[in-house]
Amino acid sequence: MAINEGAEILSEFSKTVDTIRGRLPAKLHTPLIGIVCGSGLSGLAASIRDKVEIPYDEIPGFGRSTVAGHGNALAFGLLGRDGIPVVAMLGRFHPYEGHPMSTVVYPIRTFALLGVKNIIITNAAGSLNPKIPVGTIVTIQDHLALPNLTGHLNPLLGPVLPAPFDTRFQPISTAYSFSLRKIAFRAAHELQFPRSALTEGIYAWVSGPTYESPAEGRFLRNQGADVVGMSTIPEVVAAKHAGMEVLVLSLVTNMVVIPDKYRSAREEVDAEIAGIPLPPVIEEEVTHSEVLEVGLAKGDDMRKLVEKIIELLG
Ligand SMILES: O=P(O)(O)O[C@@H]1C[C@H](O)[C@@H](CO)O1
Ligand SMILES: Nc1nc2[nH]cnc2c(=O)[nH]1
Repeated sequence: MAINEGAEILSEFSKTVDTIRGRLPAKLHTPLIGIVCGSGLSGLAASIRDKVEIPYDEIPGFGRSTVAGHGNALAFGLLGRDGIPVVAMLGRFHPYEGHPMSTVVYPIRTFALLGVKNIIITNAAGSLNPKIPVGTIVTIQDHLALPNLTGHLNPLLGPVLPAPFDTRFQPISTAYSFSLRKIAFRAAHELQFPRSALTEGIYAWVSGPTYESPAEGRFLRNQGADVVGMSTIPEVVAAKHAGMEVLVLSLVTNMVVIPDKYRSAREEVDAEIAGIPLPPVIEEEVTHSEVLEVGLAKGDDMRKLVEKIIELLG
């Protein structure tokens, strides 16, 4: 590895930043807040004023999202009463699409170099916790990232990046900003959301694109996770590494099936032979369309919450 590889990577980012700023009026050059829209949640950018959208394929270094419910542009503009400059990713890149980790986190590092100080990352997630039903928004307080721990998908693998990025050995014990999490609950209170609409929990990151088997769902629940998803954590790690304050909001779109016990083929055949009637068995399968439907139905609550948080931050 060349000794100056990190510096070379940084010079690629300056082309990205120059291209972006070349497309924006001066008042939008330095967004203070970044937003990442999860599956079905690109409506979060609906109230951005004086909006300028830049397609990803016109930004050097950016990939292209291939997932339904994800847009392919950055939206710059002003949000809230005070007109705070913001930038939103209308869609994200997931490792399961085949993007290298450097591409997955490229927009987050670009946000940092543009001046973003606070980032609000959203996603659609499955619930592992029977007390957290579909439609709940979860403020993430911590994570369980199996792909990071096993070393295959940690976004910080590779050359050390020069300032403003942090050291190689990045602590993430404080990655989920306590003050931003408090602001989220204050915002929900001001919006008069019912108490159950926003809760806190732990996000388990898996690579996907398969949804969890029942045993995997139970495994993650037994390890203390409340929701599970296929994104976000690389962005959190890269954002913390770039010095940003991070808030993650997960919208629960489905319950991950955690039946009490497996349906037994042997018991069923024994019962059939003995002529014993059996109760009907409901086997559930999650689909991405269901995930997007809930995003559509509850996306407005998420939008109101994000806007109120930004207003309180300003
Ligand atoms: O980008 P997010 O995490 O919101 O999308 C979730 C996880 C998968 O990409 C997809 C599965 O339905 O939705
Ligand atoms: N891994 C995973 N990601 C999701 N995103 C939305 N729902 C789910 C789910 O059930 N599992």
